[in-house]
Formats: sequence, C-alpha cells, structure tokens
Amino acid sequence: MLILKNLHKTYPNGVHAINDVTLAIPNGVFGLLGPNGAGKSSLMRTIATLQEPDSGSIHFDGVDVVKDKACLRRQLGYLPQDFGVYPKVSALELLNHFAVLKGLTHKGERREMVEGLLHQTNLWEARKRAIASYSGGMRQRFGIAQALLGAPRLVIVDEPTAGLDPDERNRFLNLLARIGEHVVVILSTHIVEDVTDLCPRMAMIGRGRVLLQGRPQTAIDTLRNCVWQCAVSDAALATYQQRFTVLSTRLVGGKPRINVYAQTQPDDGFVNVEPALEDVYFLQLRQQPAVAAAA
Ligand SMILES: Nc1ncnc2c1ncn2[C@@H]1O[C@H](COP(=O)(O)OP(=O)(O)OP(=O)(O)O)[C@@H](O)[C@H]1O
Repeated sequence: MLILKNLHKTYPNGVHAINDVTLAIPNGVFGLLGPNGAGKSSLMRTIATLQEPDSGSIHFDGVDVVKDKACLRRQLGYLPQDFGVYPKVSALELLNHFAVLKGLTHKGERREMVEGLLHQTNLWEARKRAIASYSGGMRQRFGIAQALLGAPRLVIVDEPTAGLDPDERNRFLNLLARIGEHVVVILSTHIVEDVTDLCPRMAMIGRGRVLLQGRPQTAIDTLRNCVWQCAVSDAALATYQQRFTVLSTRLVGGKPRINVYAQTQPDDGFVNVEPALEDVYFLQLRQQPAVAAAA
C-alpha cells in the first residue's frame, strides 16, 4: 500500500504543481488521470524520489519514503514519460546492461530475469534487433521490461500509451494488468479510456489537486440520468455553450454533437444517454475552482 498525505510541491517559478494531495493506493493498476499540466509527472517524480515534496508524507508499506529513499528505490520500477534512450545496441544487450546497473550481479540469475522479461513483454523474437529500429509500442514494452528488472513492488508508468496504435495500446495495457495482479502499478495518463479499460481504482487531478478518487464505475454511476446528448448546428453551438454545462463536443458526420450535464432535459431534442468516464472527467474539469486556486 502506498499512502500519500497532504503532499505539496511548489517549483521555484511559483507553480504549485502538487496541492494537498492525499491518496491511498493498493495493489492493482491505479489510474492517475488529468490533462496536460495537471501535475501528474510532478507527483510521479516525487513518489519515485527524484524530487522532494515541500511538505506532507509518502509511506510505502509503512516505510517513510522521504526519509528512506534508498528503501523505496530498491522496490521501484519507473518508466518516465520520455524514456529517451534508443541506441543502436540490441534489446538483449541493453536490458542486460541495465540489470547489471540495478545490482543483479549473479550471471545466471541475471540471464534468467532478462530473458524472462523479454518473453513477458513479447520482445523475445526481436531481442537481437537494435532498439533504434523498434516501433513506438516496442520501445514502450522495452521501457516496461527495464522497469521490471529486480522484481519491483511499486511500478510507475508515466503516460505510456500516448502515440501508440490501438493494437499496441491493448498489448501494453494487458501487460500492465498482468503486472498489477501482484504489485502496485500507477498509470499516469490523459487518455480516459486507459483508465476505463484497465483501472479498478483511480484519481482525477487538475491543477495539482485531487478532484475525485475511487472506482471508475462508482463515479460513472453518479452521473446516471444527468448526461444529455443532442446534434446541434455550428451556428447554435456557442449559444448552447453559454446556456448549459457542455461536457464535450464531437463532430459526427461533420455536425457537432454535444454532451450536456443537467438534472432534467435541457431543451427539446436532447436525449438522455448512458454516462461514461469521459463525462465524469470533463465535469470535474469544468467544476474546478478558478485559476486563483492553482497559483
Ligand atoms: N521543473 C519544473 N519547474 C517549474 N515548473 C514545472 C516543472 N515541472 C513541471 N512544472 C510545471 O508544473 C505544472 C505541472 O506539470 P507536470 O509536468 O507535473 O504535469 P503533467 O500532468 O505531467 O502534464 P504533462 O502531461 O503535460 O506532462 C505545469 O504547470 C508545469 O509547467
């Protein structure tokens, strides 16, 4: 169990990137959902001990992470947002090299772990190819393989599915789901479907604050009977946006289709639709306090 209590972090430029974050994160894949700039990477980096919080506490299985960074680092696997290392050496060589750096000094054990991870991430067939020649999805799977070296009990992956095609994305999420059966996995993402498809628990963050946390389905259920949909004309769109809480606008066949949040039918032509996590997400973002709270 990872427990964050009243965490704060303000950068020297005055951005309050983590604002009173309190979360309890059990085993399984935990989704951390928020738009660009919400503070996800800042939170991930702080948990990964790459930067210190200004105040608040982080405990992992009872150990104070801020005080005992080495203990957390021994149990941590981290795939940063920009892994950035795609050299011309093969995956097998590089993973072996990382394993040595991670302290896996016994040759036989190291080999077993490296080969096991290449199988687990479906890179075995391509293990002798240079990583520079890998597709985006293969690189992300290699990133996960290196994160899993040393059998970590806390795995942090920062926006791993951005830019992956649907097949690769599914493959990657399935891999995370299997890993999450045994350890804490934190998946930071701005892609709502990643959380819907994968995470039994999640938190939404905006401007450094936790806006909502819990089970995705519970959050979706709170919007039952409150999401209304209507196809509108381009000319009328701005008026609807002024009159109603418009959650999202999507072009369907070239015409805007809007989702509106309302307790009763907002206007003629609106039909009630099943809510989705995306509706919850947009409502939370719309209801955020004004910018002053983020400063
Ligand atoms: N080292 C830094 N120094 C100053 N400001 C920073 C630093 N890192 C992040 N920020 C700012 O803190 C806020 C949160 O950024 P962060 O990268 O944590 O968000 P994010 O949710 O991960 O977004 P993205 O998906 O765009 O990476 C942003 O306003 C960002 O500009």
